[in-house]
Amino acid sequence: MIPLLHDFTDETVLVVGGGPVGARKARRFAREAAVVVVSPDFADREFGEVDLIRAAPDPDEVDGWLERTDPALVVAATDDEAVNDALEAAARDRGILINRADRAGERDAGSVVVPATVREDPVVVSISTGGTAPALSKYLRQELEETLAGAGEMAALCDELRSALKSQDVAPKRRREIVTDVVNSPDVWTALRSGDSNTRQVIEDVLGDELPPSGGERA
Ligand SMILES: C[C@@]1(CC(=O)O)C2=NC(=C\c3[nH]c(c(CCC(=O)O)c3CC(=O)O)Cc3[nH]c(c(CC(=O)O)c3CCC(=O)O)/C=C3\N/C(=C\2)[C@@H](CCC(=O)O)[C@]3(C)CC(=O)O)/[C@H]1CCC(=O)O
Ligand SMILES: NC(=O)c1ccc[n+]([C@@H]2O[C@H](COP(=O)([O-])OP(=O)(O)OC[C@H]3O[C@@H](n4cnc5c(N)ncnc54)[C@H](O)[C@@H]3O)[C@@H](O)[C@H]2O)c1
Repeated sequence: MIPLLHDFTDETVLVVGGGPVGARKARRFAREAAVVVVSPDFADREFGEVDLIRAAPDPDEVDGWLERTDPALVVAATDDEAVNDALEAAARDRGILINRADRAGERDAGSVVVPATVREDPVVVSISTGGTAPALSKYLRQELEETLAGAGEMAALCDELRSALKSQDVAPKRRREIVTDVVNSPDVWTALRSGDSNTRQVIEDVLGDELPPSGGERA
């Protein structure tokens, strides 16, 4: 399986099943999508800003929910295998992505896995164990949270630096060298992680007199 990124902005995600797993998936997608959770009961968990709908569709009723909510992704998170089977079949027929929380291993096209995710916006890292050990995915996610500290600020810094270098017509090869040096600089990481650094100041500290005067061309 190969990870891809999907933008759920302005999309709906339908989560069926309101247990702890449904709650976790709802929270995850609510950061970006409009989430509808359908379940006869809801666990005492945080679901995020979502629509909770009390209903327990039978297998022959699930297609109607897909038709009404028109989701980009369906999460089958009930403890009823027949309902999860029916959700998968209906999603496949409609060409909608399906995530089955009760299955690991090989998948048909359109059946997707939700990986553990570390966010340092705009940086995102996903972890999967091929379904063999979700608890390990969670453990590694927690470990990586520390490693990635400051990565979001580093991305913002590189973005600003690239724009500055481009606007001053620094040659592409030299731009690449400078940005690579910055990303590899322990001093820059330390400055970003200390939290009290100002991006402009970091760029100046790192580049010293490297940045050419405005409009200057460098080889
Ligand atoms: C990463 C994470 C993302 C998320 O869900 O948000 C996620 N599971 C998480 C936690 C977790 N899941 C389970 C435990 C108990 C300990 C254990 O069994 O290990 C814990 C730990 C806990 O709860 O503490 C049990 C479990 N999970 C699946 C089954 C079904 C099966 O195996 O058949 C069963 C057995 C149920 C049973 O026994 O009845 C299936 C899937 N779980 C996946 C993802 C996909 C594969 C990811 C991968 O490749 O690693 C996959 C295939 C489908 C999917 O859900 O997309 C999230 C961590 C979030 C975080 O970062 O905190
Ligand atoms: N992917 C994962 O990370 C993971 C982790 C643990 C368990 N699981 C699997 O996911 C399933 C859900 O886990 P859980 O701990 O939240 O289970 P749970 O039993 O606590 O919750 C299941 C929810 O589904 C609801 N439900 C039952 N029938 C329904 C229907 N017809 N329509 C809508 N909702 C219905 C129940 O009322 C309940 O709220 C489990 O059966 C297990 O197989 C997956």
